[in-house]
Amino acid sequence: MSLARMFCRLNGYLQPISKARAPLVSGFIRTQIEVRHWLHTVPQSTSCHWQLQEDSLELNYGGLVMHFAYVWLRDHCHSASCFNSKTNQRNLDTANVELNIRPANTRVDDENIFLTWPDGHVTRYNLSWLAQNSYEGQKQSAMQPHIIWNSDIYTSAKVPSANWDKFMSCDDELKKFLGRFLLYGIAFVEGVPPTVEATETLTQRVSLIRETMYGKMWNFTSDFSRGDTAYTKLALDRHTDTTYFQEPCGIQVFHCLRHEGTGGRTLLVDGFYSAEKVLQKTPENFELLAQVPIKHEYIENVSDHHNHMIGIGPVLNVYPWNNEVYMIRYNNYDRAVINTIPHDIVKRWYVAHRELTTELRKPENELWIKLKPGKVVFIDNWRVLHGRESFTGLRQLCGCYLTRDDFLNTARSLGLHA
Ligand SMILES: C[N+](C)(C)CCCC[C@H](N)C(=O)O
Ligand SMILES: O=C(O)CCC(=O)C(=O)O
Ligand SMILES: [Fe+2]
Repeated sequence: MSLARMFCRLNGYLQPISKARAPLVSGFIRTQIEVRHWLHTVPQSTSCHWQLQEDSLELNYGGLVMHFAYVWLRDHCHSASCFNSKTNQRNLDTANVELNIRPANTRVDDENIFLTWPDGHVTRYNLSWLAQNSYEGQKQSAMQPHIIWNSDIYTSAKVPSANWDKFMSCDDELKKFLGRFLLYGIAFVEGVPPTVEATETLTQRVSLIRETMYGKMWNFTSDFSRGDTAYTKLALDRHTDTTYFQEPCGIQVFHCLRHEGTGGRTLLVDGFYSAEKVLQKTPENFELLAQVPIKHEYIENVSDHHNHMIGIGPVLNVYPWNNEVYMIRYNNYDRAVINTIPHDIVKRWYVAHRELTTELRKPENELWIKLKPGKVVFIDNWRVLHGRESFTGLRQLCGCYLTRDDFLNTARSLGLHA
């Protein structure tokens, strides 16, 4: 069975990438545009043309051709009766909008287009607002600009660490730190007092701690106090954490408070870099990794800890309008039984998984660091995989998970694009 057919059956709306991701504005419309006479132009503006089509307004503004469905335009009216600008919430009841609504009248000035609806209600749309909020504009830009890296790229960028004192007292230092984290998916703070308390204080400047069954702040050694390999001295291959949650934790923080022994270095790999390589080399493998739902599971029965977690989602979570990966869910230890797809697709999925794994394992993609007391690393758990070398001796690692929404909220409140 083809993947396309399978997803048609499983999930009516889901089409294979090759079709779903093809621009909705195809050559067909482009040809139309070429032969069409633009009927209306904005006075004193050469860069704006518009035309009413059957179901949508076509707008050419600053060289970008955009289409806005009339029902969308009515729904996005920001007049005082339709939108509460104090709360930034919609007042309009969308369910009352006639689905085949068309404007009765259209007028433009230098900066706006005005539509009069059949009931006489007038909506004003600022042209740059339309451009900023169009599908065509969204398609061309990244939701989150990233610098994807391998070891050389990251090392040559010489990304500075933040300093504990400044980090705690100065918003500008925090902003720079968050900016680096958004770009690279990892960021460091140095000079942190080597205690759980200081690590907690530090993280609370960035976001809220996401409490899990491991606790709020954790501070662990290789005592197998919990039923997971993390609590041993064994090496751990690259992975993201909490793949067995429906929403894996957004950020992971590590602070090594103590290590008297050998080994134990931390491995970091940019998952987005490897995913991009797969997309470039074998798009059909990227598509499989983005579409096949995979289960991850955590089953623990050690002393008083009884937990059973299940999370389901593809390895690559991708925005369908621009193919941008926003979350990678990769943990071969915690991956559970695959029974969500038929056998022929299973085989193809393993091929795709192998290609991604091969990319992730290339030595040039590995960034190895030794965590030491005072040096805290923040890791984007939706992007950067971590692992560790086996070790000897007493090693104490503290840290926590942070909620992603609140981290992004902090970043936005400081004026960052997040
Ligand atoms: C970080 N901390 C030690 C608390 C938990 C480790 C969880 C490990 C688990 N296999 C996973 O990858 O999610
Ligand atoms: O011990 C380490 O360095 C990391 C272990 C790990 O992967 C984790 O705690 O999530
Ligand atoms: Fe981990």
